[in-house]
Amino acid sequence: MEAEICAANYFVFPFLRQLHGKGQGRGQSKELDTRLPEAETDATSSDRWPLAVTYADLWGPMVNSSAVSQSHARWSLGMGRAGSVSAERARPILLGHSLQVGPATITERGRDAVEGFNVFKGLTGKNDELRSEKVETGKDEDSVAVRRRKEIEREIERASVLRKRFDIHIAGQNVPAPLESFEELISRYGCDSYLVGNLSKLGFHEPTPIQRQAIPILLSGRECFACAPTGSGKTLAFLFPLLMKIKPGSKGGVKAVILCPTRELAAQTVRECKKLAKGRKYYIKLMTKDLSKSGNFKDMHCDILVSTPLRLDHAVKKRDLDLSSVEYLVLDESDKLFELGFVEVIDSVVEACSNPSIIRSLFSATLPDSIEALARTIMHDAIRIIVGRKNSASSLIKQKLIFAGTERGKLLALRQSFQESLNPPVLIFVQSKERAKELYKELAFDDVRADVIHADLNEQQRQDAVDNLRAGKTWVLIATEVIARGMDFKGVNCVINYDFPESAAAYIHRIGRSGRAGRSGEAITFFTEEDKPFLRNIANVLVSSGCEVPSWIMALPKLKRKKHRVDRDPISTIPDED
Ligand SMILES: Nc1ncnc2c1ncn2[C@@H]1O[C@H](COP(=O)(O)OP(=O)(O)OP(=O)(O)O)[C@@H](O)[C@H]1O
Repeated sequence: MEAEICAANYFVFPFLRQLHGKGQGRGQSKELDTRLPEAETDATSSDRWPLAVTYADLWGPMVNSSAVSQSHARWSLGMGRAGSVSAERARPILLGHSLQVGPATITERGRDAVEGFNVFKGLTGKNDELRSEKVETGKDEDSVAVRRRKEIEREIERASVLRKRFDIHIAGQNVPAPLESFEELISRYGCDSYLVGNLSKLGFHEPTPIQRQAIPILLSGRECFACAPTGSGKTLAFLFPLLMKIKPGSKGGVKAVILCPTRELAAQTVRECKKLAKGRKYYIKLMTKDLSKSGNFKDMHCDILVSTPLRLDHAVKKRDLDLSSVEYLVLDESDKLFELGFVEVIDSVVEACSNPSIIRSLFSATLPDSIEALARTIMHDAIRIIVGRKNSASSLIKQKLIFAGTERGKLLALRQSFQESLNPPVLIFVQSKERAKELYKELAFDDVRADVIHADLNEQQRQDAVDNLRAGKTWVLIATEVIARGMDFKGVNCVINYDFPESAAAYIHRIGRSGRAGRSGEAITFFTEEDKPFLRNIANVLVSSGCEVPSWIMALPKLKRKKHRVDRDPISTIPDED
C-alpha cells in the first residue's frame, strides 16, 4: 500500500514543484542555492552507531520483543538522526517488523531482504518459529539461534570494518554490504565472468571505495545519491550494475538512460561503457545532435542511451522517443544537472521515464544539501553514500594559491611558471570563451604547444582538442567550464586556474582533472585583488584536504554571495592606450 502511494506521487514534475514552492508557476524558477557548505565529514546517523549496542538492540526484540522497553527501542533507532523517533515509529519495531542495526536494518519478515545480506534470507519467516520454540523449550536461546546471531554479527561487523577502512559513510536503511573484491560480484551477485574479465583487462583489479559500496546498492535494486572525490571511479560504479542487469540486444525499448551535463562527458561515458561491455552485443548509443533532431526512434535498438538533458528532451518531445521502458536513470554530475536552466528539462525527462520500478541514482563529487533535499523528493528509500569528506577536493592534488595582483600580473606569472617548469599535460581554466581565445592568442607567441576548447567550437573541433591533449600532441589546453566536470584526461599533471573559479564546487571539479585514479596532481590558482573576497571559500577547500593556507586568508570573512563573477580586463600584453 505504502509503495503504491509513493509510486503514484513521486513521478509528476517533482523537482519543479519543490523548487517553485506554493504559488509559483512553472516558468518562474528561483535560483537554487547550490553553494557548498564547508567540507564535512559525513559521520551521519548510521556511522555513529556503536556496534556493541546495536547488536544488543537487535537481539533483544528478536528473542523477546515484549521485554524491550520502548525507550530502549527509541534510542536504538534515533541515534544520530535529527530529532527523536516517535512512539508510533518505534512501535512497529517492537512488534518485530523492522530491526534497525546501525548501518543496516534487518527486516524480520524478509519483506525488504537485501541481496547483500544473504544471511538474512535464512531468517525470513523463521522468527515466529524460533520464538515459539523458545516458549516451548523454556530455554533463552537455542543453538540454532545462537549460530544465526553470530553469522549476522559477523556480516555486520565485516561491512562496518570495510566501510571504516575505505572511508565510506552511508545513511539509509537496509544498506547492502560493500564489496571486498570484484570477484565477489560473481560469487555474491552471479555476475557473468566476462564482465569481471573485462575489468581485469582494463587493469582494474580492486574496486575503488565508491565502487565497493555503490555497485551492491544498485544491484540490490536500491536508489542512491553518491558523492565521492573526482577521479575516484564513479563512472564504473554506475555503469557496471547496468551492464550486469540489462540483457544485451533487447528489443523492448531503451533500458537505461545516463544524463551528463556536457556532450564531451556523454561521449566519454559511451566510450567507457563500450570498453566495459566488450564481448557482448549491447546497443550503447550517444544522443548526437543529428540523432536528437532526426532520429527514427521507433526502429532504434538501444539498451543504454547517454545524452545531455536538452538533446534527450528534444528527442522525447519532437521525435516521440519513448522512455517508458527505462529501468535505470543515472544523473551524472547531478548537482550541475540541477542548476538553473536544467531543472525543467530534468523534470521532463524524469516524467518521461515513467516505468514505476525505475531505479534512479545521482553521482557527483559535490552534493550541496539543497540538491540532495530536492532530489530526495522523488527518490524512493534512497541511500546516501559519501566517500571521504563530503564536498572536498581529492587529497592527491597539491593545491597552491598565488597572488598575481592584477590581470597583467597573471599573464606574467603564467609565463614565468612555464619558463621555470612546464610539466605537460597542463589544463588552464578561464572564465569565458572570449578570455580563452585571448589567452590562446597570447600563448601562440610563446614556444608552447597550446590549444583551446570552448563552446564556440563545433562538436568535432571540441573532440579534436580533447583527443590531441590525450595523445600528447598538445601540451597545454586552455578551457572554459565546458570540460571542468567529469572529463578523464589520464595523467594531467597540473591544472591552472588562470581565472578564479566562480564557486567552491567549480574549483573542486576543475582541479579534479588532475590527481585521478590514484595519481598525484597539482593545482595552481591565481588570484587578484578583486578575487580576495571569495578567497576564503576556496581556501576552506584547501584546508580540508590538508593543504597549507596563510593565516591571513583564513581570517578573511566568508562571502555570502552564491557565485563569484568578476568583470576582468582583457588578457593582453599590449598596453592600454590611456
Ligand atoms: N577500480 C579501478 N581501478 C583502477 N582505475 C580505475 C578503477 N575504476 C576507475 N578507474 C579509472 O579511474 C579514472 C577516473 O574514473 P572516473 O572518470 O570514473 O572518475 P569520477 O569519479 O567519475 O571523476 P569525476 O568526478 O571527475 O567525474 C578513470 O581513468 C578510470 O578508468
